[in-house]
Amino acid sequence: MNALTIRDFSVSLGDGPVLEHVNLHIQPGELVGLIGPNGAGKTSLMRAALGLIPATGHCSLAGLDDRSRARTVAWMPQDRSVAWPISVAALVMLGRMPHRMPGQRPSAQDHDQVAAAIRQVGLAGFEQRAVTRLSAGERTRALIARALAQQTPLVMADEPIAGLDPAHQITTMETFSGIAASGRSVLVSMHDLGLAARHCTRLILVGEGRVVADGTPQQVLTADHLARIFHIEAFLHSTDHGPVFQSLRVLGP
Ligand SMILES: Nc1ncnc2c1ncn2[C@@H]1O[C@H](COP(=O)(O)OP(=O)(O)OP(=O)(O)O)[C@@H](O)[C@H]1O
Repeated sequence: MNALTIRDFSVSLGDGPVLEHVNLHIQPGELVGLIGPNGAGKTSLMRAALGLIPATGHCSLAGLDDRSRARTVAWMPQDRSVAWPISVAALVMLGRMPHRMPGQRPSAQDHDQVAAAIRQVGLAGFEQRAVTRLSAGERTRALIARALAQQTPLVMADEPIAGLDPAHQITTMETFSGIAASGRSVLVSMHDLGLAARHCTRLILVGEGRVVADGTPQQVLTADHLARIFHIEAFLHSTDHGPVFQSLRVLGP
């Protein structure tokens, strides 16, 4: 069974359509990168799939009640703001809520999952620090930990590595690879096409109001797509260290 199935899905915001007739399938074990220029509709597609904004067409998450959906998909939004000065541990524990009955106290397993998620994002020692007193990158990692602690079959993350330092960008992508290797699935939007090419099993390119390409990084990051959709010329080469990608220049009109 697919982790996510979207068929003939269209999203409109404001005056007109953002994306039309999107078909998208994510299978267990896949780490899928959602790429496209600013404003292409990556966030809108994920938010619509989660039922946070309206859409027409079919999405496999649509029929789920709130609790079932929270046990099926963990969502890390692009907006990193946290309104209250709750501790890192309390924030990450929110990811365990779908696994408890209302009013039930966290179990030893919940505490173990929270501690493991905090370790995984490199925030051990920060457990009691208020989230509002973290750096932006640390807060991002705390929010990634909340999604990890949710232990769902599907993780959807909107630009999770934006603002992270190089080491944490790599370890975050490796964490997502590990989730996929364990038979779960990850859909992650990102602008770093080099890390997308290195870590994602599949890329989905959105632009021109639709899905332009869906396939391996080599199939999607073609010179034609890079020129037509991103307006760049870039270098993509297979090496002993995996694919290496570098944007070279902006192409004129
Ligand atoms: N609330 C809104 N009302 C009207 N239009 C919106 C709204 N939110 C986003 N849009 C528009 O929808 C389009 C898609 O936006 P979206 O945020 O999905 O793009 P994105 O691919 O995630 O971009 P980015 O890479 O900049 O995060 C853009 O043209 C944007 O201006």
